[in-house]
Amino acid sequence: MRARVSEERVLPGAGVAGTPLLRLDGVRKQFGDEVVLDRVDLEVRGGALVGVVGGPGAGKTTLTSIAAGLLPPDDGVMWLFGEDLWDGPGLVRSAVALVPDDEPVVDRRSCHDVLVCAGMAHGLSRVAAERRSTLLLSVCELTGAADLPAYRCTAGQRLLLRLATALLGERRLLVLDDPFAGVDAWALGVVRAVLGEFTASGGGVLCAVRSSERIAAWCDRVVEPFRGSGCAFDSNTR
Ligand SMILES: Nc1ncnc2c1ncn2[C@@H]1O[C@H](COP(=O)(O)OP(=O)(O)OP(=O)(O)O)[C@@H](O)[C@H]1O
Repeated sequence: MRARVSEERVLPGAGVAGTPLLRLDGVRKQFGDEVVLDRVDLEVRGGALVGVVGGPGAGKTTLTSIAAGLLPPDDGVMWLFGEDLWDGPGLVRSAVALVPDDEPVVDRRSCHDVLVCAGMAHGLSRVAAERRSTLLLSVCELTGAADLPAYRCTAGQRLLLRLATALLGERRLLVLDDPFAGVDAWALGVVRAVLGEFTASGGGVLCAVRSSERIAAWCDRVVEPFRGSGCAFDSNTR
């Protein structure tokens, strides 16, 4: 039976629903002459799943990289858990994780070993990493694939492994970048269940997709911030 995402210390102190977790105020990002993000306002509160929709090249990876604290905006302010991320100590960064988009995997390690090594890289002891990995494999319904080499996983299993890796740390905000290419209905259902439990525990989710078709029903709000019209303060009314 699948473990619950809120079990044990997977989501310690995930937060209180309605608490602002992420807020972008007038964020701008430019590469050379290309303005990718222009005055983007966006908010994700605890308990909310916000979808961001943009076509190929619209700026989803740029936006999610900024939201995950991995790329500084050129202008505007990024608030993470109430802190101006790029004008403060930045310690809050560890409470947000990016689930990147899919890419070819050549890793011959098993799913279990990928997770354990990532856990140890996060500073967990071997024993703690083993324990956490076993729990997360169950949460993400990958227990049956624990010994499967990562390169032999389906797109859906790879996404679930990336999600499990993101949950190794003590997260309050998950940011997903265009994660659903090639993902089967079963894996999509598991992702939905895991994210649902994460938000029910007070965590927040920002999910960027090319089309809202697959996730519209899950989201508290779906926004398109890439055409200058983007104002995305979520009402958190679910
Ligand atoms: N580091 C960079 N240097 C120069 N240009 C960049 C850089 N990162 C992104 N871009 C450009 O910014 C634009 C938006 O790219 P981005 O990857 O954010 O879009 P995307 O919506 O994620 O695209 P896709 O759906 O194809 O993955 C593209 O024109 C891209 O070439």
